Amino acid sequence: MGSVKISNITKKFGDVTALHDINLDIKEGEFFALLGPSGCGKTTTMRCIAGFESPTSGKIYIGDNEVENIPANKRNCGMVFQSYALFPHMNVFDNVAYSLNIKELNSSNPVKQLGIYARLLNKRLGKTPKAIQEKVMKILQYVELDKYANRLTSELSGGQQQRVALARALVMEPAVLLMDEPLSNLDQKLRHSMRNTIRSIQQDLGITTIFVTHDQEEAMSMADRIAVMDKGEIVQIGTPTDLYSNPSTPFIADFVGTSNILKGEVVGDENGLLIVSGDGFKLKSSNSTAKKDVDIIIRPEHVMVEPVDSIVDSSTTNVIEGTVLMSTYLGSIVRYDIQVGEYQLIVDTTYSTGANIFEEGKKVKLTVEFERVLLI
Ligand SMILES: Nc1ncnc2c1ncn2[C@@H]1O[C@H](COP(=O)(O)OP(=O)(O)OP(=O)(O)O)[C@@H](O)[C@H]1O
Repeated sequence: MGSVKISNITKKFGDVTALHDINLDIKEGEFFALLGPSGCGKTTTMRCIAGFESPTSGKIYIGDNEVENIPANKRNCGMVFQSYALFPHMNVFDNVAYSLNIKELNSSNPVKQLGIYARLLNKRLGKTPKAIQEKVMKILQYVELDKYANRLTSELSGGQQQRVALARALVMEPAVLLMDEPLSNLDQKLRHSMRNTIRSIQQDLGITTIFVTHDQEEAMSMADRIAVMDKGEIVQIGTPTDLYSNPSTPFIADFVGTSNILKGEVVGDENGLLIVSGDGFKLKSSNSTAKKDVDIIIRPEHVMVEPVDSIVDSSTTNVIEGTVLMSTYLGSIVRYDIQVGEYQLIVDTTYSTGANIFEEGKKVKLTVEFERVLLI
């Protein structure tokens, strides 16, 4: 069973509370991301699951087992780190076979152990058993490195080294795969292709995976569910679309995707819509809230930009006026910075060839549908 349950974990390092009463319920086969800014406690959470740190209080379950008294090497967790932590003097095959050899060593008689020691020291006195050979080659095929089996890991590219690290973790058939910022050392292009590789291997094997990242795009594109952490606490857990469409706090709205966050006050209601007012704007929202002072969240792609003299039906959508500060052509979209009252709104509009781009200094009309105005 590869489910992971974290129940009221607190972890203190002296005066620093790295984790404060964390609860997580990760299902078997799930790809779960821990997302948050530097220092929020992602790695500490991971290290507590792996058994490299002991929580100050609380319990962790892997499957049905409470793991407090189970050492790291018996928790059946595979680990992949940002620094690949490979043995540079060993070839790809031996790096991947290493843990299998260690496991065999621990369960063998003294005579056999000599041969295994030789294998671990990379001296070919003992022959690698067929079962280990097959297993290693199968996993190397899986990560498309079988042709590199005899190559030293120091002679591989970053992406290839990370695939060796992944193969080394997977060859042990762990119940849970723990990955801590595994793509951070790769360049942008490779990072994108490794996201797909990792996700498709995870789907294929159905292995429960916990993935630490500070990169929201990485988490959004790979994970089934994401826990967003801040200052040692979990702020929100949800699917990527949940977090994007219904952020529970301005921090999440800002951290997951791009947001315009405006301060406003609920000043009334009309036909089931709340009216919120702020510096230089008045908006209607179909959201409900019991609060008077609210944060208003508007995603850049939910705003339309129209010429200032265009006729817009304000009974179906919000209309506000602004001035273009900057337009940036990004291929399929144009991103505008638009001054509205004291705020500079970011607006993304889809661009088709030949379309008009509003120039800097131009007055424009912005429209936002009532249901696109989120109140938190
Ligand atoms: N061994 C330690 N001793 C003292 N403080 C620690 C220790 N390990 C972590 N911390 C502190 O605990 C907090 C959480 O650290 P952690 O490494 O879990 O954050 P993180 O979210 O993984 O950050 P990053 O993305 O920068 O790796 C930080 O304030 C950190 O300084």
